[in-house]
Amino acid sequence: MSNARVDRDTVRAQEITAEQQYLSMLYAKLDALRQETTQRLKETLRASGGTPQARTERDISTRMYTDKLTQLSAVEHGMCFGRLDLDSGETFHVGRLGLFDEDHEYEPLLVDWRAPAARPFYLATAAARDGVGRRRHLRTSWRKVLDYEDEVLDLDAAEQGSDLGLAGEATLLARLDARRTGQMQDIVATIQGEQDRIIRAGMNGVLVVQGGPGTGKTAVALHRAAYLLYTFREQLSKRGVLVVGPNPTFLRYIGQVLPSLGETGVLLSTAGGLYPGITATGEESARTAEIKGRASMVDVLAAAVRDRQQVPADYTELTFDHEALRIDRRTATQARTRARRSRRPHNLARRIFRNEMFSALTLQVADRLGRDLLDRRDLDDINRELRADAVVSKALDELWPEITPQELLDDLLCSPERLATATRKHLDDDERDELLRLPGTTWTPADVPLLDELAELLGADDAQERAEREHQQREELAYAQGVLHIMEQDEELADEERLRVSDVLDAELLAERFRSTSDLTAAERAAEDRTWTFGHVIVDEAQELSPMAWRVLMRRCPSRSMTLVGDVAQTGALAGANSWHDVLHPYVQDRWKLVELTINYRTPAEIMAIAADVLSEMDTDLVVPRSVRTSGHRPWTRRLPSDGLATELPAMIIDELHEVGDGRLAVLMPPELLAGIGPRLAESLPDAAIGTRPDDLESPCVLLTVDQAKGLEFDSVLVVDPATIVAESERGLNDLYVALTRATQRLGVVHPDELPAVLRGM
Ligand SMILES: Nc1ncnc2c1ncn2[C@@H]1O[C@H](COP(=O)(O)OP(=O)(O)OP(=O)(O)O)[C@@H](O)[C@H]1O
Repeated sequence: MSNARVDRDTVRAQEITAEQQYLSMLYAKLDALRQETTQRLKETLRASGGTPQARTERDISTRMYTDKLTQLSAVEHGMCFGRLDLDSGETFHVGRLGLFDEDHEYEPLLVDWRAPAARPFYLATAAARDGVGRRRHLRTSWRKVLDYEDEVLDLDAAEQGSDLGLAGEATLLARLDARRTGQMQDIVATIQGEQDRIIRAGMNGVLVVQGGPGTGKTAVALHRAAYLLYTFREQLSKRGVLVVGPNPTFLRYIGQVLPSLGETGVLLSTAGGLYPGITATGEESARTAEIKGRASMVDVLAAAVRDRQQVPADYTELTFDHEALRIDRRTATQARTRARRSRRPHNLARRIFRNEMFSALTLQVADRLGRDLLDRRDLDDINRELRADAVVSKALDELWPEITPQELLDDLLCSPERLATATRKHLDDDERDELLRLPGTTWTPADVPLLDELAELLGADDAQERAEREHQQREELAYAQGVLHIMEQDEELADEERLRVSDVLDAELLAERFRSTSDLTAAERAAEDRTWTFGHVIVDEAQELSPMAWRVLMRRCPSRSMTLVGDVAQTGALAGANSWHDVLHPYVQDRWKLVELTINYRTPAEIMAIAADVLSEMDTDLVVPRSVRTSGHRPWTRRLPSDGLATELPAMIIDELHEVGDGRLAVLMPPELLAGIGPRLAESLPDAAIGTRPDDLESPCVLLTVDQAKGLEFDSVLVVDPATIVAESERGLNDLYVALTRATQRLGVVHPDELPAVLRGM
């Protein structure tokens, strides 16, 4: 061995030892913090009794310490992953949380990756060093330092680097080459410059992140959530952050990323999961979902609501107090016009309709009795009796019923007549037939935006609930005033000169604080409240949402503080987006910002070359993202007759499983084929699962449709029957593009028919 080599090895060993000492010191600090927090939590939980205020304070402390402990456990793995050496001679370590030295004026021992000081770790390049001389990436396993990678940021070093300008290239490539587990991992140690700029972009306004497959859009979206919560915690902890994903399997796939970054207060949901009390697990054809997603459904639903505001053809006669009583068309029409003119939602305007009708019916009864003989009190009595009469009430209910969104939508979709009336101007007969269904059918994800829209159009007559809430608020205010009074008396005795409590806190504010100290987080409260508005909304696979789903999300975010990530070349849903402009113009006109991600971290160059042909076949200006690596595996094709798929695929799958070792394999196929051969395949292969449940992703082999695989990735992918995937939908090429780009290492295509022309290059 040469002397130079020996010297290098010695220096490396010394550096590792020094880093290990530092890391051990940090973990000792972490352990001490954990112990202290556990102790405080125990003390809080042990305390009992006391005033309502003391109890509230205890609840707050319990939550605070519990959150802190969760955060401290989440950072255990990979707590410190980098170091920056500045030109000034200063050195600091970067990690998943901030740690300080209380004994030395709170000197930072570890800088949180989200803090401004950590930014150069992600952004400094040889060309723009920002005072950084060297960046070090630490490779650790649990509490042990295994190795490190140094980048010396001078121009000579830059010339040797790759043309993609990657930071910490060796560490990054090691991460990207690792086997997949069925759960997404955070990327905090290797965030790249173009990603960092998006993660740390300001919070106001709508930011669209367009990027091809594997460019890290999902990763960026989740790290941005963590960054925003860190930077704008005060603002966001009250209203919460919503992250929307395309389906429950995807949510499960990304579910661990935020907790691993120490954030637990984010609501993860599908757009179909945003209506409390509704579980939308029903299935329907892509075309039915497309029709339900059209913007014109707003008018259809408004017409369906108007259809529930009837007047008699001529008159209805009923008996009241042994005499005939008439509800005639003219009176009912007048009452209906007044109610509609109020512009209130149906269930609230109903009260106006009824008031009008009861007044008219009161006069009818009074006329019969002789109106001249009656005074105001008599008329009030008649009005009251009419209101208490079940027959009269029922007759009015038939004209203008109180109705829930669920009842109205079920009635509408199950009745050819109602559907015909509401959709007359908007749908043709075929489209109407697509919507018809049997009563009580399980709700589908595309029904949810319709229910949400109806909830707005119908409103809830919550007068009683509101009165109760106001009563409770008055009590809280009175209590807070009492608290202030007592505190003030104490202060007056203590020190006349001091600033008084009431100078900085008034009773209403104090009452508000008591209210906001319910032991639920904003995310938990938001999940139960349809009308909750979020501080920030992040939408992943945003290209998939229908115009109706966008209305739901925009209602949840009136501030329009949003991050939308997606790829219009991957749109699979028929009601999904072709352009970001079309999606956003109705809400913010041109006031949105587009940023692009251009580097593909997932799909190796060999596979991207195939996918590029598919992309260029689509009518799009989008460019193929550049892969950061090659895998050394050539994608392959194999022809199998249709009737041989069920019998021959198992052997192929077993071979492929052998290749991926402890990694993950996905077999992607058209929905009908999956329904046909999926169960037999799963039965004959103990390692395979049909991806119906979210945790099926963790099995070594999972059988999925392309739609289900959206946003996911696997070490190896077999695409079965690409011709049907292309032919099956107007967006068939997009689906094929998605299918081909799911693999991190290996790709095989199995085709019963001729290969589609776009794949002939394989
Ligand atoms: N800076 C990075 N460091 C390490 N891994 C990264 C980085 N950026 C992205 N990745 C990895 O690349 C893979 C693809 O990322 P991600 O799923 O976020 O891409 P995407 O743009 O959402 O893809 P798609 O559009 O296909 O859903 C993931 O495994 C992710 O962890």
